[in-house]
Amino acid sequence: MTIPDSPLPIAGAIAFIGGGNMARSLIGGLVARSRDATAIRVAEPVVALRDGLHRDFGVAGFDQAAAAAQGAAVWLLAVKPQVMRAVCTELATLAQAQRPVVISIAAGITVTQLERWLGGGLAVVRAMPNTPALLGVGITGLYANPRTDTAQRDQAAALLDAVGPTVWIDDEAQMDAVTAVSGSGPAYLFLLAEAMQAAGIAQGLPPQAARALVQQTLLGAATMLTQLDEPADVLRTRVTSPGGTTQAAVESFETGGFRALVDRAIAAATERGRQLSAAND
Ligand SMILES: NC(=O)C1=CN([C@@H]2O[C@H](COP(=O)(O)OP(=O)(O)OC[C@H]3O[C@@H](n4cnc5c(N)ncnc54)[C@H](O)[C@@H]3O)[C@@H](O)[C@H]2O)C=CC1
Ligand SMILES: O=C(O)[C@@H]1CCC=N1
Repeated sequence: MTIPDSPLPIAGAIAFIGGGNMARSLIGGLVARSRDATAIRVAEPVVALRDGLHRDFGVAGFDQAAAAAQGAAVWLLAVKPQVMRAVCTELATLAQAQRPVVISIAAGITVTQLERWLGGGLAVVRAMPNTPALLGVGITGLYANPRTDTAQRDQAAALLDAVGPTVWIDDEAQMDAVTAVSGSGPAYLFLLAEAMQAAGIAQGLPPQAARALVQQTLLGAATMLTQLDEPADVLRTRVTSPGGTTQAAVESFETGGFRALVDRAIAAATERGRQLSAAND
């Protein structure tokens, strides 16, 4: 897809702490949009990942979190929830001296925990993006602590807006549901793609044909969902001829408990977010 050139959406450097999968998607999306990697710094202890980010996107890599964070106006914490406390504690002295806007993308970890671990008195934004950010088609839920002023909220939103739309959430408890729906959501579609491909092959299709058919079908359906002003059930009905092939498949899904299964899966993901907060406090 074509993403318009524009400057990075904030003034000053952005320090990514953690250069794994999600950081790569965000950095890739930001650099593709702005064509400006000079303001992006990344702390990542794994050399291959750090070198890969430098090679692919031109961003500066550091092996220590504090080295990347030094002087950066915005810190984007992209480490696993299980190491977030240790990373914040390590950065607390610098955070108190520098007072950056802190954005965390970690599942479950609350703004109160982050602010406490960083020494208190900071603007902290909890963001939940997803990996399609790499192609500029992500979506991010955002929640800010009360210390975050309007300019800082705008700064955080502008940064994430660069890789897809953003949605402010008023009640932080709902961020676990955002995580379960859109943060983890791409994986559900990839699982569906895997299952559809395997089923197509089981029905005799060559693997390459099954792959192409599934890929374009998911793209086409997602494009209809986003570009036509019609709800999913109406679009589904239009595919479903009475007594036809789609009806046969949809009835199999319904009698197999598809909706209840999706409900249970998203409830499990939401609950896991809460557990990650409690377990890593
Ligand atoms: N992968 C996804 O689709 C999404 C992930 N997230 C959140 O993003 C965070 C990162 O997830 P992933 O990128 O999937 O994990 P990941 O494991 O790929 O990346 C985390 C990176 O942090 C690095 N790291 C560990 N300790 C560090 C330290 N002290 N300083 C700097 N870097 C350090 C690790 O080497 C690793 O490369 C998690 O908190 C996750 O909940 C949020 C939205 C979507
Ligand atoms: O699986 C996880 O915990 C992270 C958060 C959302 C997507 N990946």
